[in-house]
Amino acid sequence: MTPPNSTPNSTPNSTAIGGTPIGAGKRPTEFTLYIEDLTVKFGGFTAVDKLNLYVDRNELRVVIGPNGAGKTTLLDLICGRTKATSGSIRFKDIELTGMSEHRIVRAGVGRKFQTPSIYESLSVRENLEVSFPRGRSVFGAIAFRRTRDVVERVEQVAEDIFLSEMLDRSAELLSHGQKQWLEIGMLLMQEPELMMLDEPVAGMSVSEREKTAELLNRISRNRSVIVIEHDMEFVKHIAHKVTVLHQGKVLAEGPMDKVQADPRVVEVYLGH
Ligand SMILES: Nc1ncnc2c1ncn2[C@@H]1O[C@H](COP(=O)(O)OP(=O)(O)OP(=O)(O)O)[C@@H](O)[C@H]1O
Repeated sequence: MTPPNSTPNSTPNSTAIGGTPIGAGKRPTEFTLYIEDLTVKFGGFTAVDKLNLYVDRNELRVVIGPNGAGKTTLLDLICGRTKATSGSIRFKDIELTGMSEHRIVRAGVGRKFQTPSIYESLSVRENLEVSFPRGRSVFGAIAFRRTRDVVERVEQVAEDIFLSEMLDRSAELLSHGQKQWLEIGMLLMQEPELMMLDEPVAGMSVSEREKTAELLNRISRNRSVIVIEHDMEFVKHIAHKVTVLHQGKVLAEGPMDKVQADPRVVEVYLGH
């Protein structure tokens, strides 16, 4: 475990293409997310292996890599779904390893899974309302009060996710892409400082992909975002930096054009 306030070292895991460690010279608190030596073993199999990852404030990082590289497991570790075998995950100044999923959400980490998990029988508006931090009381959504701040927030988020005209439509009537946006909106209601999305454009039309790129670019103006994605065209439109995972380790890291030109990345991923 790395002592607080130490600078990241230049282990192979933290080395960007060109040889410069991405986190070099910075302290943990200067990053939204500061991961060091993160390891998880499932029985005898190491799925994430002494991984270092440093995500800046307002950065949109895309994680790519072949099947089984450890991408989903990495997000599972950050959101507390899977417990680390060793290593550290610091979100701002909070150590996340050992915290429950619920507390990690409350600390400001939002996660969107591949399949949308919205309330199909509720309207778009109601889905957003129940996601407001005060939206659920011990009595459930029924006890919810539509106060002015909630109404304004719902309208703002609906505009962000292109659903302003559909606030009173039942969520089950939305297209697949609109359901994905609604789930992103439900996360936005909680104003997370770190948002993680697993393949957000899978199954979307070309125009929905373009709008999602616009949405993610907007979202990352005032929060950090981590996206797992296989669609390289889409990655080019959104990524500030790309991290390539392979066998649970960082194979390469940096701007998309450099990562794409790296022969090791072509060999294990892009060339296939
Ligand atoms: N709970 C678990 N128990 C045992 N092995 C697991 C568990 N979760 C993940 N793994 C294994 O860890 C490795 C990494 O899986 P992970 O789902 O993180 O890969 P990925 O990079 O997200 O792949 P994909 O692109 O196919 O989604 C795989 O070999 C997977 O079988």
